[in-house]
Amino acid sequence: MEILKVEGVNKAFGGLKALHDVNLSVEAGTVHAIIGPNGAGKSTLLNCFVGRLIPDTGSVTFNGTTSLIGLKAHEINQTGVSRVFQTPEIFGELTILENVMIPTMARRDGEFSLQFWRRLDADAEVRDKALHMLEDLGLASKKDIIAGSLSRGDKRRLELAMCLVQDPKLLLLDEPTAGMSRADTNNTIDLLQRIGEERGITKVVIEHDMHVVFSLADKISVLAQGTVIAEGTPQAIKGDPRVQEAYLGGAHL
Ligand SMILES: Nc1ncnc2c1ncn2[C@@H]1O[C@H](COP(=O)(O)OP(=O)(O)OP(=O)(O)O)[C@@H](O)[C@H]1O
Repeated sequence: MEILKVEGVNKAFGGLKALHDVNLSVEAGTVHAIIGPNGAGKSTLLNCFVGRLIPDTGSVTFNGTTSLIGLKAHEINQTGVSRVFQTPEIFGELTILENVMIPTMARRDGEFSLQFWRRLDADAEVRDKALHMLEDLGLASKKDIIAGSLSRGDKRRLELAMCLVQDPKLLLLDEPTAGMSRADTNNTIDLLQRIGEERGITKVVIEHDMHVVFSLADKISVLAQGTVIAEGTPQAIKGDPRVQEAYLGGAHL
């Protein structure tokens, strides 16, 4: 079954066509990677899935019937689509636990409002769920640390916890291992594989690191200059001459 369907999406910034007639079909339960050279339109496309950008034309449909076009970011989130950003979007002044309690409460109550903040600490149900998530991601021992002081790898892990606690059906990951050491990258690959298996979450991953892409992806779509130039299994993509050409005019993947 298709969980995300993108049809005929176009997006221009002034005279620059960032996306040109993009079609994409993401099967439920799979990892679908979107790769392509710098400036290919990957982030623009992801932004069209989460309400940050509205395509000029075309449709983005979630779970068969829900159009994501025109919905606000929090409404898209409520339908079950979560996004982990390239630069972690966390509350740097708050503890790890507080950071995870906020989306936990937002998920339960609809939209998080700061007026609920005062009773957040006393909310045992929210606290327990957030703690459980931190345990699952190996962050429980750091729960009282101020998030702004975490390492880059832990910040990304925290942001992942903040997404997962909302029980998404579709998780969008924008370069989940950018700036990580090889060891942290491999830990993240393991973690994402485990999450996929245990929770059955479909994932769309934008990634430059081909080790990550080929470790995780079931299917790959290659964007170049705003157009999908190739699509298929990692094996098929690896040997596709159009893809080799798009990357630095013929470098080998
Ligand atoms: N808000 C914007 N205003 C104007 N141009 C933009 C805007 N956002 C993106 N672009 C342009 O659209 C094109 C696609 O950019 P996008 O960030 O989607 O590429 P990308 O594939 O994600 O690149 P990278 O791998 O470097 O992150 C680029 O030429 C970029 O300069």
